Amino acid sequence: MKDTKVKIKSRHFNFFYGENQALHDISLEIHAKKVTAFIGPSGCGKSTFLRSINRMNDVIDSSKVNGKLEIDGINIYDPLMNVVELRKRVGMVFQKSFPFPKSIYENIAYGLKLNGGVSKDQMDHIVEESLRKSALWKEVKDRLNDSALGLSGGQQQRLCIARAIAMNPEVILMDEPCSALDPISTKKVEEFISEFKDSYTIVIVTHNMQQAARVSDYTGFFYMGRLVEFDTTKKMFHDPSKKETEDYISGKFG
Ligand SMILES: Nc1ncnc2c1ncn2[C@@H]1O[C@H](COP(=O)(O)OP(=O)(O)OP(=O)(O)O)[C@@H](O)[C@H]1O
Repeated sequence: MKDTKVKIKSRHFNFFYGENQALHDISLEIHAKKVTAFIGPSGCGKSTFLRSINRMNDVIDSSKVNGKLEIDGINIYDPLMNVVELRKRVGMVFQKSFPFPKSIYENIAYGLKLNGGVSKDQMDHIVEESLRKSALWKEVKDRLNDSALGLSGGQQQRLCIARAIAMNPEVILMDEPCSALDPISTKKVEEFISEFKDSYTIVIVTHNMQQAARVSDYTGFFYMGRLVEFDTTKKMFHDPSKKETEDYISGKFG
């Protein structure tokens, strides 16, 4: 697994909310078309790091970064970086799904329409493909014009996955995507990850150790704003190098 291409690379990356430094000196490499999980106790900076990858934290006025965060060798914090383009390449699925108060179809077509240049036939095709990939097609194919808000929580989350993949992203960031879901909906999201991991670079934050072990190829353990250990998931769960990792994975704290 060591030979795969590096998609995302951070070097001495620091992140501040005002005076509060949430990330300290994060250096890691995320492999292309692999699944990387971030684990660690609450408040240790996992989501902050995840949101840094598509500059979602930019909206927070007092936030500040230094160090490097590169995608395909380009520093995404370069002042010349086009953040709108970046977010097309790096999609995101949140803990709580927020469909737009529009139809199921429109939820997926919305971003594509903003981009322009997509015919109705192409749009129909992309909507169907995205819903098939997120395993929602069979459930909604006869009611694409109904409001997305009428879907169950699990269906809404899969709709948000479909919305993200419709933009054909290279990277998908998932911030605790299953924490509000029942076991069956969780399984469907995990199946999406397993089935399509060859198509995307997926980075997932999860509090669920079993989930990290099941779905990811690599795992990073964060603690108090620092990356304690990063390795293959196999190594992290069976033979971690650091005592803190072992203690956390075995449930001794957190
Ligand atoms: N918008 C914000 N403004 C100020 N501080 C924030 C903000 N978001 C997070 N923080 C702080 O940054 C630190 C890291 O938070 P972060 O949400 O990244 O941790 P986390 O590991 O993802 O936690 P959890 O597992 O509970 O989601 C915490 O001290 C948190 O209070």
